[in-house]
Amino acid sequence: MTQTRLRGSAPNPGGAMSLETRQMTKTFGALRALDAVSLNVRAGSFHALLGENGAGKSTLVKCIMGFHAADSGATLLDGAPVAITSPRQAQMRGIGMVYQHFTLVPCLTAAENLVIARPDAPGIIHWRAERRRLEAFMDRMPFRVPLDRRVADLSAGERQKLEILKLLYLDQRVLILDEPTSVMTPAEADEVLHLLGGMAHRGEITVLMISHKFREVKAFCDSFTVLRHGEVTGSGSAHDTSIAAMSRMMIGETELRARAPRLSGAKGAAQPRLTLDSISADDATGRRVVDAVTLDIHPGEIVGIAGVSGNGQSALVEVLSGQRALADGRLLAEGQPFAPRRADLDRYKVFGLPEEPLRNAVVARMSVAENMAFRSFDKAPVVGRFGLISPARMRAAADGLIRRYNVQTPSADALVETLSGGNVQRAVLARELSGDVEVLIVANPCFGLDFASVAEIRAQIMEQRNRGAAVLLVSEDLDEVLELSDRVAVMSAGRLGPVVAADATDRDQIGRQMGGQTGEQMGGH
Ligand SMILES: Nc1ncnc2c1ncn2[C@@H]1O[C@H](COP(=O)(O)OP(=O)(O)OP(=O)(O)O)[C@@H](O)[C@H]1O
Repeated sequence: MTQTRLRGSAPNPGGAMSLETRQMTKTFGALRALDAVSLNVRAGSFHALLGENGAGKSTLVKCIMGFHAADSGATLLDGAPVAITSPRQAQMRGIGMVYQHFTLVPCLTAAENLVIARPDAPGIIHWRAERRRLEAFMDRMPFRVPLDRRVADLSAGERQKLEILKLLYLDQRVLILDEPTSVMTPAEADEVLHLLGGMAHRGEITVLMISHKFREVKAFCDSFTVLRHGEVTGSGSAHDTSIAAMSRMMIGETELRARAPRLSGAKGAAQPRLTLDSISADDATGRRVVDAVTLDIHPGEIVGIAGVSGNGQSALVEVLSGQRALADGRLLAEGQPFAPRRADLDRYKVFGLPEEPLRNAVVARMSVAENMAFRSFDKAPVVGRFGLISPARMRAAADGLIRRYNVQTPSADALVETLSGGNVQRAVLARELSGDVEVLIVANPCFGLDFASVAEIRAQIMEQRNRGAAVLLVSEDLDEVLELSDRVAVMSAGRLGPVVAADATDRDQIGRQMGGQTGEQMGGH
């Protein structure tokens, strides 16, 4: 009871703690994912953990949280070694983590989610008293989330804020955040990071954040550590270290691939390669999530759709990839009726990268080679003369793609689920971009990728456009939409705003529309 009262009264009564790892090593079979990693996060600091895809960042924080048992090495809190063998023990020690996937219960309200997360949640909840405690907690918090709203009805950014609030409500004193801003609008991201930084500097919490965004690291973090191939390659002050120096620590002296130039497109006169003619789609409850969207995409252009996640973009991509039924309207490819099934996808050479590829684009328990063959397993060269699939040829094709797209995997036979998030993404892109592509539909193609891969993937998308493919790019990353697109529109509450030339608009205008303002001021169609 006393504990419950404490929770409702002062934030993190114990205050910030320092977090260290000493010589932490973790192997997965022959792979050394962490090699004697020593990390030092001062109490009350905001520390960034950087590194390319597969560098070992998630493995390190999972060892700290007790998800993985390290082979050797130690974790220290406030200088004292602690043995943490499960996330629950980490929580009891005051270390909480916000994962890339959500851990909230969608059908419960924000308030209910906070209360049930408490390890001392009472069997019978006295809602009036709980409610007062929650209100008092919220009043002290730097950002708010509507307590009575069901999590399912919160925006992705609000859900992420609630995940962070949950840790603060549980009095966690060290917060580990895995790319926390990827689902937030730029304004939300700045707000949350600024406020967490404030709490850290007042000595209330310590923050360790995995990030791929240099802008955030420079603007909000005090210090950083870089991992490369499982080893620490550098650390220091985020203010005093240049982005160039940080990137050298991340990728070595290798030169970054140059950005593919934008060649002049063939849009305009040509017939659209893909037409969305007033298409609508509903969610499982019958709610309209895509509402009369009309759009033409021409050969040689990238049309970018920006928007905060949860505004119908994923449903739109699902319709185009045949994963969701069309409720109304029609699709045309090269002016002909088009049904997004395998025959038409092949006929019109439509390829794509959906969101969350680990869930939507691969079979996690199949090998990299098998996953890479999904689009070609019934065609030459994978199928030989007698119509039989040749595992050797499938493997050879996969080996080629692995090399070309620099997919880090122990071999083509490794199960996809053992690859780091960024490398799953690369494997899917390798499969989808390697053929003859006429229409390319990509959703958040660089989500979770390190910056070298981001440059690479964006260059590949641009190359497809330059070759004459019609590209639909759906992305929550506004900078990405503006960098790549020829024309852009914002999707909000299932509707598509005006489609305008990318060079006739800017980050602020689109950002305002994403935040729910009308598109009138953007002008044009
Ligand atoms: N459960 C596992 N079994 C086998 N290998 C694994 C497992 N988890 C991670 N790995 C491997 O360990 C290495 C480090 O992966 P980790 O997920 O820590 O990288 P990361 O830096 O978090 O990458 P990303 O930015 O892509 O998420 C990778 O080569 C990955 O394939």
